Amino acid sequence: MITEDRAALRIEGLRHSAGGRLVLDGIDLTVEPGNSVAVTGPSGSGKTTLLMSVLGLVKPDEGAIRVAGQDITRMRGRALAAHRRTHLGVVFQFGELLPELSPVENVALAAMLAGRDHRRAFAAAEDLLGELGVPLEGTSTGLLSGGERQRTAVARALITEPAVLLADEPTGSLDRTSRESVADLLFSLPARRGCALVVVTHDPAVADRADRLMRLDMGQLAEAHA
Ligand SMILES: Nc1ncnc2c1ncn2[C@@H]1O[C@H](COP(=O)(O)OP(=O)(O)OP(=O)(O)O)[C@@H](O)[C@H]1O
Repeated sequence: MITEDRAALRIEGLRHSAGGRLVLDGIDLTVEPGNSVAVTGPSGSGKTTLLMSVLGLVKPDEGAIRVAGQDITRMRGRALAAHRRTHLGVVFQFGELLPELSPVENVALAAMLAGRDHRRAFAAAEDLLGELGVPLEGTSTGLLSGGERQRTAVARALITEPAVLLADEPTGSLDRTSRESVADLLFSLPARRGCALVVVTHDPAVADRADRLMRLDMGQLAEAHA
């Protein structure tokens, strides 16, 4: 009998070595649509490597990573890139936006790269940025505040309506007030948008907002209890 995988993300038996060391040593993680997980752990424990594996940018030695039901470890080249563009969104610590473009252009560009036509991409970008509280008028992204830039990065990650949203230290470059508001926004998204959210963070105040708190240490991912 074929049963459909309802999980947005399912990682099974993930092993990966880097620099002669087993960084990920049998990771299992399932995240359902509408749920969030925070991953903490010491510096160098492999948190970014885990996210890069889910993005298909690091090839694991062993294991399966199902994103929206399909094992990305078996995908290559264009098929992998297309699956990533369609089903995954990612927010990095410094936004990684194009500073000379406006916020609307940054977000619309992601939609156009995913195949949406110009008019629909710009309309959807304006709607989403309005909803996420980014000023739409006249400024280039490089002149926005840190919090507004991260909101723009969240919008860019969301514009394709991904099944899985990943964030790597999304509040790491922000002051306390912006950190709170960006964290509130991020953790509101699984309920509002039905995506699964995985956030890597060193900040306990951010991690505490997740449905599940996990700790990566010595290659193992386990439930962390406060
Ligand atoms: N391409 C690579 N070649 C060699 N070693 C690597 C490579 N990529 C990662 N590593 C090593 O793997 C380990 C995990 O790195 P990673 O960046 O995933 O940790 P992290 O938990 O995200 O750390 P931090 O919290 O400091 O960002 C580190 O020891 C790192 O040096």
